[in-house]
Amino acid sequence: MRTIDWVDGAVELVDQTLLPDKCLMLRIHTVEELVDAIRRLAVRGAPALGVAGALGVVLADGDPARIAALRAARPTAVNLAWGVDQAAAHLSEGREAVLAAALRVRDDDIAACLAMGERGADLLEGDRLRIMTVCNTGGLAAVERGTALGVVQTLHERGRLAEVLALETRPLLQGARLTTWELARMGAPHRLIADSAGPYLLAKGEVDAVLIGADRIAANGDTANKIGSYALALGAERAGVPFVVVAPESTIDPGTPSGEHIEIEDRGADEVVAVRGVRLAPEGTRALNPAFDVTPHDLITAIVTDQRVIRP
Ligand SMILES: CSC[C@@H](O)[C@@H](O)C(=O)COP(=O)(O)O
Repeated sequence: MRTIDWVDGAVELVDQTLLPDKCLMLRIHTVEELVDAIRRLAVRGAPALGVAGALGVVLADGDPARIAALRAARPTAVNLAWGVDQAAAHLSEGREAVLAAALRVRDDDIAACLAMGERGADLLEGDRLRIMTVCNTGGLAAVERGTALGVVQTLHERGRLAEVLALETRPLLQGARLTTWELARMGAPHRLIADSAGPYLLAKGEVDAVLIGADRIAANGDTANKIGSYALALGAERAGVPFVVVAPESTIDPGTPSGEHIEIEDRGADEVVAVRGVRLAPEGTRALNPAFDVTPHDLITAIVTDQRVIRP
């Protein structure tokens, strides 16, 4: 199954807001519909956003306002703007050239995730690995296979995976809803943990490596990823556990010198005071909702891309 693709003149994508209860495809014909799908996380995860951005330019029919709106639909994952730019660079050559460029972004993502899976699995030492991860970095965050969860998949295929401890990933529960769904489909052993249990389980020696994805990697290696990543990096450093970022080269942003320059999306109070429409906090409670945090490069053991291993 492909999470996102171009099918019969429209963008088709898995509506991730419905998972794990239903796995339904959305057909998207306009940039406005695509921007809405991106904002409400029907499509999400940096590599998938890159493909969405590229395919969205085909739907934009060269309209600069639509292309700008698409490019800005979410600010933190650089892949969205990168994907838009890859396709938009061919606007002067006509629609077929834009479509061909967008399909290259899709195909390159499929190849990149395979390469990251192999390289990441080669890098890790040990036969029966216990992996901790946050958010969802699987096929749902890309096209076919994922980044950090792509490494997990390769480890599992090689018979080297003991277990995955998946953080639930409040507020939107990408770990609880999506990562568990993907791991179950893979047949990979896993247990779900509350986000706050992560550093404790690292300290107890229950984890051999932490694998995370990335939304933007600054030139100095500082890495923005789902909120909760930084706490795991601190816990991993203290416990002496490798902390590995897995991301395609397109997630590296040479135009951003360091983490403090990365714009962190705040998604508003509603997602924090309620879970899937059920209010938890008293009416009127104010909340902060940073969707990402930044892990400084000195807490990162290695960054595995589709082309190399970087040791920041
Ligand atoms: C391979 S996905 C890498 C990141 O995009 C992922 O870890 C993440 O933080 C996704 O956040 P989301 O808000 O669900 O788009």
